[in-house]
Amino acid sequence: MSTRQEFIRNFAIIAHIDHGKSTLADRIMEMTNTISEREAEDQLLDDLSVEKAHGVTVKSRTVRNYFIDERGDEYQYNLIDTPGHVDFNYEVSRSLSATDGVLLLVDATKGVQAQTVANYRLAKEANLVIIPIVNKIDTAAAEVDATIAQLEDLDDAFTPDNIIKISAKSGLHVDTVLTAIRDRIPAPKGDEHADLQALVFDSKFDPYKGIIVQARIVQGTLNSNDQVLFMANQIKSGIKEMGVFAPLMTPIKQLKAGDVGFIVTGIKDPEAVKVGDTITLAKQPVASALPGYQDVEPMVYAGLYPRGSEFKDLKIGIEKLALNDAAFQYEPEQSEALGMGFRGGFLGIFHLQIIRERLKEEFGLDVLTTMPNSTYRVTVKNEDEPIYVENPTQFPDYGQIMLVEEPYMLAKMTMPNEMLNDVMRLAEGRRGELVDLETIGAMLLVTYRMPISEIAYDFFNELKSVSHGFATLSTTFDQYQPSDLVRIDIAIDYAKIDALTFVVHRLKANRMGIEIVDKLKNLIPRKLQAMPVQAIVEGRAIARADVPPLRKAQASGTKVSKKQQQMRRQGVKKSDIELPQAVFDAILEMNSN
Ligand SMILES: Nc1nc2c(ncn2[C@@H]2O[C@H](COP(=O)(O)OP(=O)(O)OP(=O)(O)O)[C@@H](O)[C@H]2O)c(=O)[nH]1
Repeated sequence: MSTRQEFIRNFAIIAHIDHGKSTLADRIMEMTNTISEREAEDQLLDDLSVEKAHGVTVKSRTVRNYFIDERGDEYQYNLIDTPGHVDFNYEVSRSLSATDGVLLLVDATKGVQAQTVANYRLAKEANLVIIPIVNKIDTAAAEVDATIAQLEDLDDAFTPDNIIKISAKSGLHVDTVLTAIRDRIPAPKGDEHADLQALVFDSKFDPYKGIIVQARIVQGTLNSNDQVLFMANQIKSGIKEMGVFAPLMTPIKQLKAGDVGFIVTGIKDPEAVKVGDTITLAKQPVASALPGYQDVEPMVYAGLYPRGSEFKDLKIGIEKLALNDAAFQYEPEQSEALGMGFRGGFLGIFHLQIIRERLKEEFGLDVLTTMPNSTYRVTVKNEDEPIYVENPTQFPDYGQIMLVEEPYMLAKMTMPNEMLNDVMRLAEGRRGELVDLETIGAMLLVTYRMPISEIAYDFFNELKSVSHGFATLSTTFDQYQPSDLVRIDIAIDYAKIDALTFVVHRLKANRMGIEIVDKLKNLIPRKLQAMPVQAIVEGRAIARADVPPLRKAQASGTKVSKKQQQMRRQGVKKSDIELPQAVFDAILEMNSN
């Protein structure tokens, strides 16, 4: 049942978070009879359980639909759902490479927002056809004309005539969207007789089937009895299963240029298959691989340690999860206080939270996560090349440091005029420098250059709060800039606790040192004797508080001797303090202010 290329359309829906992508996707699947109305209620596309919990799309996925038009022609519509949260921009650009056009959806009650602009730019850069759509026109709060005016501002090619006004919820005018997909988005090109070149744009690990990749056939034809070659690692494999999501996995014998589908290879090693890789035929490989994807750079790092489970179980879970999330990076690390674990690299704090929840939901693993940090670029004495520090414990001693730099982002924020002052105050309080101020219709678009460390924690939530939910944010990496950062070590009972070391701007060090010892004194499990908690910067204790003893009566006489103190200071004695997750949560909370 293969469709001629001219009847295929590959497209994605892009939008700001909550503007209605999943609802529109459901409506399209329902109107093309891919799913029933009842199934649509369950929002099939948002099927990852963390997505349900947060009500957002984290992973992109593909569904094949068949649309029969008024002439009776049947079209194959391959729809790719994309995530909307700032942390997942990367997933968006990846799924776009499997498409020839996008539906740009804007909520008429909110108007054009930061992710609308960011996603629009990604689609533009990829030279895709963009169909502008105004959604939620059924609601009383809809400002349809104002939203159309904003879209016209965004792109000269958008006009009141070609902007489609819909209600994804009720289905009003979604039929116009279906015909616009046919008329405006080009059919895929690519010679089905050429040597096979298929782009892997997603992969996941299934406990029963092994690795499942999603690929777009760029040129050539793939039959389910072919031997394939994954070009990056030169791995050959047979095909155990091949097919399309319609929306459930449906087997198919042949995929041709222009098609998107899934392939189950039986390969179990998560390292073997990479997103961005090119698949070709083992017996007749294509001369060159597709350009693939640039590696994404993590924005924040945090330690992940097993809690109530074994290190090796965590290792297995992390490897499998990473396969399904190319932006998540990890390497093993060892902490004196926490034992064997991993240093994870994430796109932002929300991404970290999602990984933590997915490890729990999908692999039953409880992980302890340490305080997140960004990368620091440090030039030390007598070395020409700077070093990149991803773990605060490796931040060099102050005596060695010549220059410290940290990564800065460009943060683009949209908001109504009257909120500008509050947003500027917030950004400037986070070491932001104003770069640009533009208007899009009645909206303002301000751009600040800010350190990642100031954005990564809960800048997004703060922004929402000062703007009463109106402001929106999108971020891109800018450059490394010099920064006066210092390392804060925490010592409990005179023993430094490596897992609690963190790096902050010098101006914040005193306040944070004082706050942290104050919090820790209540969170550290008590012992028979009182224990001092100290925050140490550049060899000097800047704050101290005491963890009270278990019971007052027993405290007397169990004071730490001068000798013991000295041993600990010299690092002879290691700490045996248990660190509950609450300790790390408290530091994270504090760091975000
Ligand atoms: N009134 C009205 N509500 C809508 C319409 N479309 C979507 N919604 C509602 O808007 C909310 C967000 O819709 P979703 O489809 O989950 O949004 P999304 O863009 O997929 O969100 P993410 O997956 O988080 O990026 C839901 O409560 C929908 O019911 C519409 O046309 N009219």
